[in-house]
Amino acid sequence: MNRLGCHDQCRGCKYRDIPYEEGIRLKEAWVHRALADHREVISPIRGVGEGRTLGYRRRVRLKALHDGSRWRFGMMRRDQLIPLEECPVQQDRVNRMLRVLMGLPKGIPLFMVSITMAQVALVFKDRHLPSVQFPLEELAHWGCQGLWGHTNPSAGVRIFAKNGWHLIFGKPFSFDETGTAYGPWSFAQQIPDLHRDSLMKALNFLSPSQGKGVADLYCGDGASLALWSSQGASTLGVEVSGMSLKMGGINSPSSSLLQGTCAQRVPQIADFLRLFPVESRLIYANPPRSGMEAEVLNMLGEVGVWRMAYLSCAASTLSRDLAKLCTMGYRVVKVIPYDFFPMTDHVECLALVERKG
Ligand SMILES: C[S@@+](CC[C@H](N)C(=O)[O-])C[C@H]1O[C@@H](n2cnc3c(N)ncnc32)[C@H](O)[C@@H]1O
Repeated sequence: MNRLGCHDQCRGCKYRDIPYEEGIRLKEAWVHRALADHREVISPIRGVGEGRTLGYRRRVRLKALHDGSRWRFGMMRRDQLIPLEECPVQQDRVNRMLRVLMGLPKGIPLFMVSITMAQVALVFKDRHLPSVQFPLEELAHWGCQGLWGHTNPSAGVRIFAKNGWHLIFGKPFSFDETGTAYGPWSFAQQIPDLHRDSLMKALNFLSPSQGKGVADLYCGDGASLALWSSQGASTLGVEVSGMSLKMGGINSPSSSLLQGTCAQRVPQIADFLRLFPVESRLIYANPPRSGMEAEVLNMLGEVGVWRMAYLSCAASTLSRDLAKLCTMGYRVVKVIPYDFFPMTDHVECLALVERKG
């Protein structure tokens, strides 16, 4: 155990042993290296301050292994499970729920535990749910509002399959502090006020309103879609996960929603954008670490949009995508880095991009 009480072998928080501000300087230096071509428009990183670096993780996906006497939950490192049921970076109620689940019976095909705020999913590498007594009261006591069993015989790198969701107890979805509906599969940023700040920066830049069209790519549960729609803009959300899109329908009922990868949906995205004059075409994109798909970038070059807000979780793929956009008639107005994962070496960046001339 180290000074924070975390597992010595855990490498999740690379900057846990240095002062917060030093970690921030390292992150800034990385962003300046990765986005060297845009150095002059990079803002100072927006962080949380020294006092809020613990207890912030409200969404975890942890591997499950039985050690002979109880279940353990954590991350794999060189075939060894690093247990994280007491991780000080995770919210207390997340850790309390994990400790309750450690008492599940041995011998069940439990593969993974996913906790997203008040929604919990147990992933079983099997076709059927095991017939066991689940600790419903204890979980509810620590804030669980919905417990799911997800049966996925091929669970591996992909944790969730399309089918095999069984609600064991409680509500099928919950609402976060902003009133956004979410389920146990949902992507959710860990620090809501910083995420909100990034959305407001995107809102001010895009300035969506009636008569304008916003295509929200990789839209997840549609929290950002709801924001653009609330300004009167026409909105299209594109997302590969059908479960997330169900939430999108609740969170932003007036939006058009398309399931599939953004690359597969390029023709429909282009058709949507062409409904509006160029100066009313807007994009919000928040892709996974792999960045935006080449087909999507090519389409943005061909069709032409007025402004784009791109929230990225990987500065290296953001750099690649911005380089391509800059050869297609766009310029980068600003890059705002965000410390969405304090003490880790992760840093997210919001890039604000507009059409040249
Ligand atoms: C970083 S998350 C952002 C989600 C959402 N913007 C939010 O803030 O909650 C990326 C999302 O992209 C989805 N996704 C991954 N690959 C995709 C693809 N090729 N096309 C469309 N969506 C994809 C994931 O399911 C996930 O919901």
